[in-house]
This record gives sequence, C-alpha cells and structure tokens, in this order.
Amino acid sequence: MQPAPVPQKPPGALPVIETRGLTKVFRRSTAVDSADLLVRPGRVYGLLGPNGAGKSTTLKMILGLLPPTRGEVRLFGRPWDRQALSRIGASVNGPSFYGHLSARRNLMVHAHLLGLPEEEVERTLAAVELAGTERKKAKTFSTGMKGRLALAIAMLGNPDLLILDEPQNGLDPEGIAALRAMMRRFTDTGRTIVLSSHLLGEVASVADDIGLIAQGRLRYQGSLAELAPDGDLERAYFTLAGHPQEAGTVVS
Ligand SMILES: Nc1ncnc2c1ncn2[C@@H]1O[C@H](COP(=O)(O)OP(=O)(O)OP(=O)(O)O)[C@@H](O)[C@H]1O
Repeated sequence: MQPAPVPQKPPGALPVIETRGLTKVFRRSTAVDSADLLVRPGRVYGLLGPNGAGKSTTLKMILGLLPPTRGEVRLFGRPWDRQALSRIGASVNGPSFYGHLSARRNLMVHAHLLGLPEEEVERTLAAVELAGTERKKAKTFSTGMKGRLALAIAMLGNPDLLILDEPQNGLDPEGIAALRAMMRRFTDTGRTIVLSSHLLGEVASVADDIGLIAQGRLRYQGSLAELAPDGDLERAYFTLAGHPQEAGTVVS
C-alpha cells in the first residue's frame, strides 16, 4: 500500500485524542509499540486488530486505567489529566455494574456521583431501550442487556467522547442496529466515538476513520474510504494485519 500525503488538520479542530509514541510493556512483552493515534472530533474511529493486538491496552492507557511504559496521551488538545475524563464516557472492561440493582438504579448511582438530574437517567434508559426493565436485577440480564446497560452508563451525562471496547458483543441484530443509529446520532452533534470491534461489516458501516493495530503496532491510520475504496474492509484488513512488515498510511 502506497503511503499517501499526510492530511492537514483542519484549523480549529483540535484532535480529541492524540498519542505520541504510546508504548506498553508487560514484563518482557510489548503489547503496544510506539502508537501515534490521532482521533479527530465528530468522527467515529474504529480500532481494529486481531486478538491480542493491543487494542484494549491502548484504550486503557488513554483512559488512565493503565500507566504507559513510554509515550504521551493528549486529550482534547491538552496533556492528559484526570479532569478531561469527565468529558469521556467509556465501557472498556466489559459490563461493570451492581448486580443486585435494576438498570435504572444502577444509572441513578452513577448519575448521583456525576451530579446529574434524574431526567438524564430516564433519557439514557430510553436511548438504550432498557426502559421498562425495572423489575429485573442487572445480574439476571442477558448478555445483550448487560451490554446495553454498560453503554447507558458510558453515555450518561452526554460526554464529548465515547470509548467503547467491543460494544456489539452479545447484542442481537436489533441491538446492533440500535447501537449503529445511536452512534450516528451521537456524532451528528459533533461528538466523537472510538470503538474497537471484530465485526468488520459493522465497523465499515459506522466508522469514518480506522486505526488498525497488529502485534502492538499501528499498521494503518486514516480514513475508511482510503483504506477500503472498494468497500472491501475485510481484504484491506487481512492485507495489513496479515503482513506485519507492510506499513500503512499513518496520519499524524
Ligand atoms: N495485565 C496484563 N498483563 C500482562 N499481559 C497483558 C495484560 N493485559 C494485556 N496483556 C497482553 O497484551 C497483549 C495485548 O492485549 P490486549 O488485551 O490489548 O489485546 P486486544 O487487541 O484488545 O485483544 P482482543 O481482541 O482479544 O480483546 C496481549 O498479548 C495480552 O496477553
């Protein structure tokens, strides 16, 4: 794949996430190797890569859940700081909630901690189609319902950035379609989503930009249109993920 000209950043549009040389070494194994990610505002950024490629580790470092071994994370145009996290909703460690509480009660706990009004809970419950599940405890939810609850918790308070690690996991086709629609509504208002996923068709239908990681290294970063001009994301994926030496276009 030929390197393409480096796109210029539009004036005034500071990157939402920018990492420079981001690296994570676990004992002697390098999980993420010098990743320079660039996530632009108002875009859906799909992070792709095989199992163990380093996607979750990257997302966790961006969220401050794991300290980088080396490198830098910038959020909303500034060096990483905890305050920026109040502008981010995330679901990266699998669904995490109080099993003995209903979806509404779970959201109330989070809303209370964030100082949000009760209406925000109702709005979010409706957005993920969990309204009317008041009698069920979260621990008895199906996998898909747990996924919706995790999404609802991430969406509470209208964050500027959503970071979702494999959000389609366990969702039925209706749930996946609803998630797709929700993501479109979310970015229509200028907000940004980063999602990791193994569902290439889903990523192709929602992502504007792609970051493809294999063996800890960013193989491609840029627009989906440029990566797969013929719409065949699977072919582009295997070309890059299957041949680690082949460098893709890296946007900086
Ligand atoms: N806490 C940890 N301690 C040691 N090694 C880890 C730890 N977390 C992740 N790793 C390793 O880092 C590498 C990257 O893992 P990571 O979970 O980031 O991959 P992934 O791309 O998210 O994979 P998947 O698609 O399977 O979720 C893997 O080799 C994994 O075993």
